[in-house]
Parts: sequence; structure tokens; C-alpha cells
Amino acid sequence: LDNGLALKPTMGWLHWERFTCNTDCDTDPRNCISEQLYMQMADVMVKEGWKEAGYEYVCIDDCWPSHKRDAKGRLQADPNRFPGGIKKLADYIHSKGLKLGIYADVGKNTCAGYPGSLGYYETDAQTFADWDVDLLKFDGCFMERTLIAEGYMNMSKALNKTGRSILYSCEWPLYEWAIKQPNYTAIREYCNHWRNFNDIFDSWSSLKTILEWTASNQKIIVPAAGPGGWNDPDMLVIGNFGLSHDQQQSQMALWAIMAAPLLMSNDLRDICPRSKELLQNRMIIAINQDPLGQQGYHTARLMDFDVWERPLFGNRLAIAIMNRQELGGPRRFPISAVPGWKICVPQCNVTQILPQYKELGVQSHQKELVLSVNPTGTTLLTVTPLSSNLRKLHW
Ligand SMILES: OC[C@@H]1[C@H](O)[C@H](O)[C@@H](O)CN1C(=S)Nc1ccc(F)cc1
Repeated sequence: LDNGLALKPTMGWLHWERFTCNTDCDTDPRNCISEQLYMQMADVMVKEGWKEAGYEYVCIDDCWPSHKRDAKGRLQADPNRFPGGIKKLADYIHSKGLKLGIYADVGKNTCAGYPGSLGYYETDAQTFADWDVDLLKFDGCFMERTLIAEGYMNMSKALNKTGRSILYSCEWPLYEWAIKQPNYTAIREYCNHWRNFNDIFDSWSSLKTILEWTASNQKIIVPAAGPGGWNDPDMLVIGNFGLSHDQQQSQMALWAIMAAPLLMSNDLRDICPRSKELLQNRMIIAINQDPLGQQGYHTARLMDFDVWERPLFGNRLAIAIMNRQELGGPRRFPISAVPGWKICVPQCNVTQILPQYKELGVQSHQKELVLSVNPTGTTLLTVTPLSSNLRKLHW
């Protein structure tokens, strides 16, 4: 969407995967969906270097509203859980130099059964603008499948009509795939990023299904990605419970290769140091935010390894090698088996970023550089050709 926003993939925090629809503030005040959750996350994001690393949007997901619209037909926050209201929360978030995201639904109800926006697109867009909201995540539940596209387009126009810059995060293709192959030219025209596939869960198997779907459909979705519009493989679940450290490194590496929005869903008030270090790794964030804005591809599967590559600004290349085996120990992979390695003629400078930082120095096409990759882990490299006669990469 050409609204001047999301020129690089959106970075921030989104409540859903970690906090879901927990509305029980009587027994669980620390984790329920309430204004204090976002205020506390904002405080931590400033205090603990998250904002500095680039994480900017603090996003509310489902379950924030009252079940009733107000007398003027406007959405309103649950008065017990958001006593100050959304505008005041936005002011607080802005006072921290951060931005506020909110959530609504194209259909009759949200997925969790709160009021949907069908029939109220202009009212809701104007309400969000009046509250100084900076991002809208627009879900696709309870909507006639054949009317999904029209609904997403109408909300895009409604947001534009408010005159406020509001980043528009869509789930349009996810719901449309059920009936037809979505038209990604249209989606890119109306949305700043878009969910294509099922919700992420806190598990390695969930991550694998998302990567599998992305690789299988890359010819359709990857060309649509670029500054202002991105494919959204869903939230980062790094720092929660279900992924080993190697698997957390795999998600961070692949989200960088896929030019995915980096929307963390975890508890920043209580996160282990290794996960925090991984999420704030400047070299991986730089790959995700690369100015060329080209999403990477799955380029090879061999010996039970997956290879993903992303062209970077300045003729550099990011390479991720994932060991799919869930048995045994680290396995060795010859970099010469990476399709993009052919740019290293006659030589390249190689930097390993994961599993730990290591300058591998000048490598030549001949000299056999072999990498070690942990089971379900990923080795992430950047490669800089040292010659001027660069051959274009062809996929
Ligand atoms: O209710 C909101 C929640 C989150 O916003 C996700 O990111 C959205 O993709 C939708 N969503 C959920 S749980 N959607 C949903 C997921 C599975 C299901 F059987 C019915 C609804």
C-alpha cells in the first residue's frame, strides 16, 4: 500500500500468541488484556533496548473491546480493563516514542466474538484516527468468503479517508485462499502487510508448517513483497516455551530471509537473556530491514538440509542453512552446494552470524568451506563477492 508506511518490514510487539484472550483481570491482573499490559511492555521496550533495536509498534490484538458499541455506534474499549480508554493509552505509548496498534475484523464479529466492523468501516476507521492509533490489524473472521476482498479494500479506503497515517495489516489472503488463489497485485495495492497462512503456535511443528507453505507458494507470493507491502508469516514466538534455542535461532534467521514483519509475541518483562540477545541481534535485524527490500527464496533441499537465500543491497547475499534432521548431532554442509555460492567467483568474504558470530574471511570458489548445523538449527551467513564482474543471481 503506497501510504508511505512499512517501507521496511514492521517491527514491534503484538499480544496475541502469548496473551491470547485472557480477560480475567480479577485473578490474573498481570497477564490479562488490559491497558497496563501495553504500558508495561512500552516501558520495558524503552528501558531494555528494544526500541533502540528498531521495535516500534506496541499492538493490541483481539478481546480489547466492550461487547457493545456506544450510543453513536462506535467501538469502545472494555471499561474495566481499559479504564483510561484507547486515546489515553495511545498518548502514553507516544510519550515513550513508540506507536500503538489496534485490532478489528472485516466481518460481523472478531474471531473471539467481539463486535466486528462490517457495516461500520468508516465509523471504526474514524474512531481509530480520533484515538491517534498508528496501526490496524484487520482480521477476517465471520465474513462471507466472496465478500472478503471488497471488505478489505473498503477498510483501506476508509482509513485513507481519515487523513491519518495508519499502517494497515491484513489477513485478506489467509481467508481468501479457502475459495480462490488471491490476487496479490490487489492485496499489495491496499495493504502494508498480509497474513497468508494459519496462526503460529509456540512449537517447532507450527514453524515447520509455515516454512513449508511459504516455500511451496513462493513463486506466487514472493514477487508481491517489497517496500510498503510484505508477506506476513505471523508473530515471532522467540522467548516463550515451545522452541529450543536452536529453533529460536531458526525462526529469527528465516524471518530475516523472508523480509517478514518482526512482531514479537512474548513477555518482555520476563524473557531469558539468550532470547533477548537473539531478538536484538543487529546483524540479523539488518538483513530483515535490508534497503533492497527483496524477500528471499527457498533455493535448495538436499541431504535433509533446507537452503534459503536473500539478495541484499550492495550485491551481498544472505544464506540460511537449516538442518531438518531431528536426530543425532550437528551435521556438516558444504557451502558449494548453495546455489547462490556461484557469485563467489573468484572470491568472497564470508561472515557467519548464527549460531554464533564468526568472521570466516576470504573464501574462494575452489577452497571447500564446510559449515556445521545443529538439528532443527540454522546457520546464517552473509557473503560479499570481492570481484567487480558480478554475475546476476537468477531464480
Ligand atoms: O482472535 C484473534 C486471533 C489472532 O488475531 C490471529 O492472529 C488471527 O489470525 C485470528 N485469531 C484467531 S484465534 N483465529 C482463529 C484461529 C483458529 C480458529 F479455529 C478460529 C479463529
